[in-house]
Amino acid sequence: MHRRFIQQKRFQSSSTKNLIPIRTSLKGAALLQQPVLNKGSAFSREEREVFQVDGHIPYDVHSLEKQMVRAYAQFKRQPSNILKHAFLASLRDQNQVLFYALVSNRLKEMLPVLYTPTVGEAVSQYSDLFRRPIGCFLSLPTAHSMKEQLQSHANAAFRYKYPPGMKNHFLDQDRPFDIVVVTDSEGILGIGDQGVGGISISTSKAALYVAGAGVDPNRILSVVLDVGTDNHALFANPLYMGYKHVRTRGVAYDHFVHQFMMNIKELFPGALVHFEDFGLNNAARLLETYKPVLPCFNDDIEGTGAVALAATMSAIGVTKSNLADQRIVVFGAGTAGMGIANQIRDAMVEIDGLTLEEANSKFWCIDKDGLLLKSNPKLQGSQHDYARDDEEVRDWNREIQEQPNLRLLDVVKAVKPTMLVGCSTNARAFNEEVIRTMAEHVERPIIFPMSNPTSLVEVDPADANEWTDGRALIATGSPFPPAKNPITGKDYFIAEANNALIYPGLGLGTIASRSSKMSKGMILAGVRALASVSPALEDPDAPLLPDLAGVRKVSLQVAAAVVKQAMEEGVANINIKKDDDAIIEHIKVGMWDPVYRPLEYEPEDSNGYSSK
Ligand SMILES: NC(=O)C1=CN([C@@H]2O[C@H](COP(=O)(O)OP(=O)(O)OC[C@H]3O[C@@H](n4cnc5c(N)ncnc54)[C@H](O)[C@@H]3O)[C@@H](O)[C@H]2O)C=CC1
Ligand SMILES: CC(=O)C(=O)O
Ligand SMILES: [Mg+2]
Repeated sequence: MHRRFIQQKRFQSSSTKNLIPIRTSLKGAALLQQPVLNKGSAFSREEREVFQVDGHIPYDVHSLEKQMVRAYAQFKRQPSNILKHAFLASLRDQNQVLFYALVSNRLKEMLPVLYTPTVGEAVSQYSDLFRRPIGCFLSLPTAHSMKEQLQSHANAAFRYKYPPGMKNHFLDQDRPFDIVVVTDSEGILGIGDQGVGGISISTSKAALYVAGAGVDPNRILSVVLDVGTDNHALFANPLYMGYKHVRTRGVAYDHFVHQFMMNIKELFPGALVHFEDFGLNNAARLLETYKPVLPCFNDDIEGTGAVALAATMSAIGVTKSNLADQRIVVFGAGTAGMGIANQIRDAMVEIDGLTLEEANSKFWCIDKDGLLLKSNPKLQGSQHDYARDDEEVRDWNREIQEQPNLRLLDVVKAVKPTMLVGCSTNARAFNEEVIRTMAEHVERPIIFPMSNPTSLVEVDPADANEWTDGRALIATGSPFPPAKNPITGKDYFIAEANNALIYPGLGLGTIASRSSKMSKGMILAGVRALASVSPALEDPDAPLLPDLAGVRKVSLQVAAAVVKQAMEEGVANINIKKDDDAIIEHIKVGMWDPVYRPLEYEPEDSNGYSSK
């Protein structure tokens, strides 16, 4: 049947794009089982007839809004967050538009379920809760066919074909994916090696690109590189679904990752690779290796650094000081901790004109073995930049005199930091004595306990607020309820300094500019854009960052700043005016919205669905 029941509208602006029909040859049960196209009860009368859906669903036609009411009620009836998470995963697997419409409309409530902290549980219980696979599972024993496996995902990917009038659209029609979110699952949040379950962190991060920045869900590939696991609990679980082998390391690991990166470069040229939750020994090393090779970004290093810098810029706006005035203690000198230090350090150089050495000297970094010192033979990567001279600490008091290493409290006493950042996974390490000592020396202590999930936070913001008499400027990695100011009785809203507030916009800006890389300058431009919308700019008692629930609005600003910077640096590959309005419109046109688009029947369609 060739009946066209919706006239195709010319693609003219961001508001008309949702009317462009999708063409498909799928019918009946096959159509209902395709989550990209399935509308469930929202298939119109005409669509039901044309696509032979009648008989497969109950008679009444429901709007997307009505479907959302039903889905939300079902969501609410799930007795725990992990079951709510599983419900959302099923919904995503049944009806992509309904899933994203629901999540986008109730982002505040859905984020802690879809993302941190619940995603930690979803990852660790992946094999027990498994229903249907979402994403791409690349396992070491089947590496010989990795290219075919990736190609098979590309073949199955849904592709929009836009009308010819859309010259400046940023999507590359010949490339199936714009963003590849990949984890090797060794350092999931703060819960470590999770084997194949890490796929859920990739799919959650991918979902936030969609809900948080309007990236087309059909143009993101979520990947887990399964190279085995050193997590003994997973080995003990007979239901574990991954490669049951000790984690592969060394040359074999590097070879596998290289094969993956080269396949991405060849099959999806120009796509942005988003590294997520790689282990400490690989994260920075891989980023450095592949930055010059293809557009890539490490969320835990660069995304976390970016959101922490934005929160810092906002905090120093309140304290009326400069970045260069800060004395910063970073507790947990791993992937995120060093990413944050590097980002703030580079901004001290760029914004305040310090030399690199001067900027490095503003940091005291502490890891498992205490304050990082130059004499420590175990220093690695960026830790070398921040290690202190042994001479400097020779006369410092130690709580335990015979203990050679300087602990957090020793450092706080000696350094009198203005800022304390936690990325240690060491729950409650910022205890009352540490916080009170810090607060003795600074008027507005800046305290960022950023470890996730919630259970691992270095200090509960309510405690930090109480112990500083409400003077602390706080930002956390996971969501927390407001803390009561013990003096004024007013609620202090806690900023969520999670990389999810900025990576969607950074990614959107990079793909919208069709950039050959995500440069330091592009990231800093995104940070400035985020900092410029901080509520604390207007009111010093307001949170340091905008609410994560407003991330979609933030993402547009961040992406626009990124595109502009990419154009200035000459790495963009688009032909539009370098004017704010033109850039915003360019980005909006390419953003995906969770709305049902009309369907048209196309019998000759070979892969089941396509769009014009
Ligand atoms: N808020 C956010 O956006 C983000 C938060 N994070 C969180 O930061 C934490 C760390 O993540 P990564 O840096 O990726 O892990 P990582 O494993 O690379 O780094 C953790 C570091 O903390 C150190 N550490 C462990 N126990 C310690 C202790 N008792 N005292 C001092 N240092 C200790 C480890 O030796 C390691 O160097 C996790 O909880 C993660 O969820 C990570 C990325 C983004
Ligand atoms: C937020 C994030 O990326 C992490 O905790 O690893
Ligand atoms: Mg992460």
